[in-house]
Amino acid sequence: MKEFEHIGVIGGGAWGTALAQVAARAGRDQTPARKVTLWAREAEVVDTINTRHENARFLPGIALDESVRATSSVEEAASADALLMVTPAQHMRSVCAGLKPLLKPGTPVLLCAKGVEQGTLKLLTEVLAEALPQALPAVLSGPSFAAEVARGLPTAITLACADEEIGKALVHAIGLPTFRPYYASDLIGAEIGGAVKNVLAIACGIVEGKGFGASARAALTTRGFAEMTRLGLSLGARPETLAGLSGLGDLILTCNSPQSRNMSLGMALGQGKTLEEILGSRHSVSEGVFSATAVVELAAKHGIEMPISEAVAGIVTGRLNVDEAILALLTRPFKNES
Ligand SMILES: NC(=O)c1ccc[n+]([C@@H]2O[C@H](COP(=O)([O-])OP(=O)(O)OC[C@H]3O[C@@H](n4cnc5c(N)ncnc54)[C@H](O)[C@@H]3O)[C@@H](O)[C@H]2O)c1
Ligand SMILES: O=P(O)(O)OC[C@H](O)CO
Repeated sequence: MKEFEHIGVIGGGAWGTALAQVAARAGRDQTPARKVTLWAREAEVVDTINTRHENARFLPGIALDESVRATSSVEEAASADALLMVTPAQHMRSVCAGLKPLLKPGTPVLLCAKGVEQGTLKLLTEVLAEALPQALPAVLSGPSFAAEVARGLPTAITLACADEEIGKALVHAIGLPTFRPYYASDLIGAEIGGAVKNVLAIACGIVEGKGFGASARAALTTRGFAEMTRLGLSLGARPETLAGLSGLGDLILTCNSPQSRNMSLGMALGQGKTLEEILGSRHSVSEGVFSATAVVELAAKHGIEMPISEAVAGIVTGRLNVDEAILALLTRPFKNES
């Protein structure tokens, strides 16, 4: 099986840092020792990782393995024999464009961000194919909070790649007893789950912030899963991927824990804060805010109804206030469950 001697991670936020930690630990017993290079935009992030073995800005308080080395040189990270792309979805195209002259043809590129590109309504595999055509695409997605993964708490996730041999080699390259990637060949299914669950988690947070109770949250999660499934199937995803870790699994996690940035943002909206206040008080990304409209427009293009996602898109664009959006959902006509 192919071994990866040098893994590059593009994006030094919480998730890129946690994945660099996983890649370093998983390659510890490899000979020669695996190199892991984490590219971060912020000089301060590169500095604290290399000097204090901590990402003080995006993952504070978590000790990183000394073998995780950060760099400001994208050339250095791009010379790896596999890349993990962990920049926010709306910046994926521009970051890929910067890598285009640097990446060796056929290099596996594992997309680890979750979202749909605004304007083009493209999934990140489509963005990658256009912006970095020499990459061999794969998707890593599932229920996984960066802080828990970086601490070594047990996690399972979907790793999708159309090339089964490379996909399984990637599973072995980053897999650990406490980080278990499950191989799948369905890239679209794996990426749709993560993109849609972020939007739905904002809705679940609003329900929580409003104090609507556990029954309302369960109803919203289940009807949200129906939306995710309708959109996924219309785009060619497989039902078992949508019902797996990257779909239902991630939806369950993100709709049930205020550790989720998307859910906590929804909670604050439900408690009466404005979106501007909430976004102004954090420097981490809440992808659902940026993908909501794109998800809804993509669904409309395919004739798919997604009322919960539409309500979230209405709120984050300022078209609806929270109470109007809730009323619109609660007064929809009664209908068959499926
Ligand atoms: N944090 C998690 O637990 C987690 C888990 C799974 C997936 N993800 C996904 O990973 C992706 C990255 O999230 P994160 O949590 O690592 O981010 P973060 O919120 O911790 O950090 C923000 C990141 O955005 C980058 N950034 C800001 N402006 C940029 C620009 N103009 N160009 C390029 N990069 C820019 C920053 O450098 C930083 O890396 C998201 O799509 C997220 O949904 C996150
Ligand atoms: O904090 P969130 O809402 O971005 O969620 C993080 C991960 O996507 C959970 O799987």
